[in-house]
Amino acid sequence: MAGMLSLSSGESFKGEWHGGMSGVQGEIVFFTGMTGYEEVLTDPSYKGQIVVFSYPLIGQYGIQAAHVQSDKIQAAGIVVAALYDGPVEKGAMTLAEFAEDNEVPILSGIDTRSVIQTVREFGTMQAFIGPGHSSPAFWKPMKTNFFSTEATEKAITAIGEGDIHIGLVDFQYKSSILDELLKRNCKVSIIPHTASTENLDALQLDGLLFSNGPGDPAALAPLFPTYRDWAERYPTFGICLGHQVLASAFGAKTTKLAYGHRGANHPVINLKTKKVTMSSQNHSYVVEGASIEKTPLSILYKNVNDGSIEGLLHPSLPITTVQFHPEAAPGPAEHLELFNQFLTVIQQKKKVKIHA
Ligand SMILES: NC(=O)CC[C@H](N)C(=O)O
Repeated sequence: MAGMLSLSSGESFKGEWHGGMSGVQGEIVFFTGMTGYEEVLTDPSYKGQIVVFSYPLIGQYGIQAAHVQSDKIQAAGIVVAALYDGPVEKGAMTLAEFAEDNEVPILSGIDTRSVIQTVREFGTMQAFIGPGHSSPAFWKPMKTNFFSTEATEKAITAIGEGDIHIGLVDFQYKSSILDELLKRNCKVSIIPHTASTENLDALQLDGLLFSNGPGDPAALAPLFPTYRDWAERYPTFGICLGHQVLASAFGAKTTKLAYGHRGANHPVINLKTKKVTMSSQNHSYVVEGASIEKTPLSILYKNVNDGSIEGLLHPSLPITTVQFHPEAAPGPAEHLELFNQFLTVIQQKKKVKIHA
C-alpha cells in the first residue's frame, strides 16, 4: 500500500506503507549507524520520534530478544529506504512482524538521504507518516516533556544479587545499562526519578547511576536541587539525559542542537588524555559550554565534530557524566571501561571485586 512522509517544512516523500494503523506525527530524527536498528527502536530515549535510518537496507538480521532495550518499540514511526523481507535467524522475528505487533508503522521505499539532507538544512522539525497520500491538516505541538515531577509512591525494585548496591535513577533506562552493572557484581535498585530522599537513603546504596531518557532535560528542573544533593553524597555516574540532568543540577544550562547526534561513530576527545575514541550517541540536547563556568564541574570529553560537551567531571567528588552511550548498544564498545571506573571507587572502599 502507498504511504507518504510529510515534513513540516513542506516537503513530502512517497513510499510504501506497512501497518494497519492510521498515520502518526512525531519529531523526525535520523540514525546514521549501519547496524543497530533493534536497539534504536526499543530505546526509550526515542519515545515519540519518527526515526529515519540512513543505512539503505534495514531488517537484515531480524529482531532478537538479547538486543532489545525495553519491552516494546518506543519510536513512533520507522522510515527506511529498503525494508529487508528475506529469512532471518531461527527464533528471531522479522522487523515487519515486530513493528506490526507493536502497532508502529514502517514507511519504506523512501529516499532517506534526501530526507536527512532536508532535516540537516532546516533543523529539528515535525513529520507525519501515513497511509495513502494523506498529509496532516494541522501540526500538533511537538511533545518535549516526558516527565511528571510530582512525588509518586512508585515502588523501588531490586534486581541482581551482587556485592555492590547501585541505585539506577530511572528516566526510562535502556536495559543494556542495567546489564553492564549486573555483569560487574552489582545489585541494582531501580529508583523512580521522583523517589524521596528518605526512601533513597534507606537503601544504603553504594552509588547512583542517572539513566538516559526521552525529551527535554529541563522538564525535570523542579527536581534538580534533590539530584544535586544525591550526587554530592553518593559516587555518581550520569549517561546522556542523566548527564544533562546532573550538569543542570550543578547550575549548567542545556540547549537543543539543530538536528541532534544519532549514530555509532561519533568521535569524542578526552581532554585529560587527549585520546580520541568512537562513541555511540542518541541525543538532541547538549550542555551549553559557557554555562559550565557557573558550575564546579570541568569538561572531560568534547565532540570532535562540533566541539559540543560530551562529558563532565567533578573536581573533588566521584561524579562523572557522559553525553554519549558507554553501554554501546548499538555501537563501539571502547567506553565500557567507564562502568569499571565508576565502580572502582566503591569497589576499593568495600573491598569487593567487580567481575568485568
Ligand atoms: N539518550 C538520551 O538519554 C537522550 C537525552 C535527551 N532526551 C536528548 O535527546 O538529548
